[in-house]
Amino acid sequence: MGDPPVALPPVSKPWDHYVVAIDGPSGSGKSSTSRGVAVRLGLRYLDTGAMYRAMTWWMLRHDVDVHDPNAVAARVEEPEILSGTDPLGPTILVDGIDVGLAIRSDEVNAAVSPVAAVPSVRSRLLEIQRDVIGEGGIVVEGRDIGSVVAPEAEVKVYLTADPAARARRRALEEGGADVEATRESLLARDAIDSGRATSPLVMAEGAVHVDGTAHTLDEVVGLVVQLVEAAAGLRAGERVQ
Ligand SMILES: Nc1ncnc2c1ncn2[C@@H]1O[C@H](COP(=O)(O)OP(=O)(O)O)[C@@H](O)[C@H]1O
Ligand SMILES: Nc1ccn([C@H]2C[C@H](O)[C@@H](COP(=O)(O)OP(=O)(O)O)O2)c(=O)n1
Repeated sequence: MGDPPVALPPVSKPWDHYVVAIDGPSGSGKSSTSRGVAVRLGLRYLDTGAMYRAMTWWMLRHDVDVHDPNAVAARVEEPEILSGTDPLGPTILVDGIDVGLAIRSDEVNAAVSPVAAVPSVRSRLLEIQRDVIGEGGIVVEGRDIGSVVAPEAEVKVYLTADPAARARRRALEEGGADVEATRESLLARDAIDSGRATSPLVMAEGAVHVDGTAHTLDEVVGLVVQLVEAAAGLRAGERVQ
């Protein structure tokens, strides 16, 4: 008979309450990088793009004219949007319906940027995002995380990749979609996301620009993990126990 098992207290890490903000254009690798970083560091994960997509899905389903900002604004308080933050299985529910797949449709792709440009959509989702972030311990990805949602984030990354690489990766992910059409859809969204008046896509003050074009996903995840460790004052290769 050995000693009875002892419940060890959870090991605390310097980044347990950090916010890691990852912003960048469509298809630059934000979701995959953020999830990888969150898994490696034991953090939660929030995909704010999925929330804008969920809002858009709801508007389309309720026959709201998504190109009329007043029509969108009139219904903005209605959907209940709930994000699950496990990086190994993030979820998104709208009024209790799992819309994880539905929010990736061409219809939502085409409508999400105009919906995301409506100021009251942004303020409603900002409130939910800040609620989820709470005391931190989370990797959050989107377009305005380092600039607006969490300007106090301990680590801010502006992740980019060449449009050609982004289109190729996204088309592959969508099961061999047309690369040129995918590129046009990405660039059209980039133009609206960067040009809107409220919280446009910008590189936040204090952000580190990471260009992932010539790097594997593992390399980009490793780089961001190093930035977090550096923010915690650890030297490369040093480990916390
Ligand atoms: N550094 C990388 N090298 C190769 N493919 C990548 C890299 N980063 C992401 N990808 C792939 O590119 C596609 C788009 O990435 P994703 O994380 O969804 O981007 P975003 O969230 O910025 O739209 C995914 O299929 C992903 O696996
Ligand atoms: N913080 C955010 C996140 C996304 N958005 C908008 C702009 C984007 O075109 C849509 C969809 O974002 P999403 O990150 O899912 O897009 P991609 O996966 O990069 O193609 O939402 C935003 O305005 N602010």
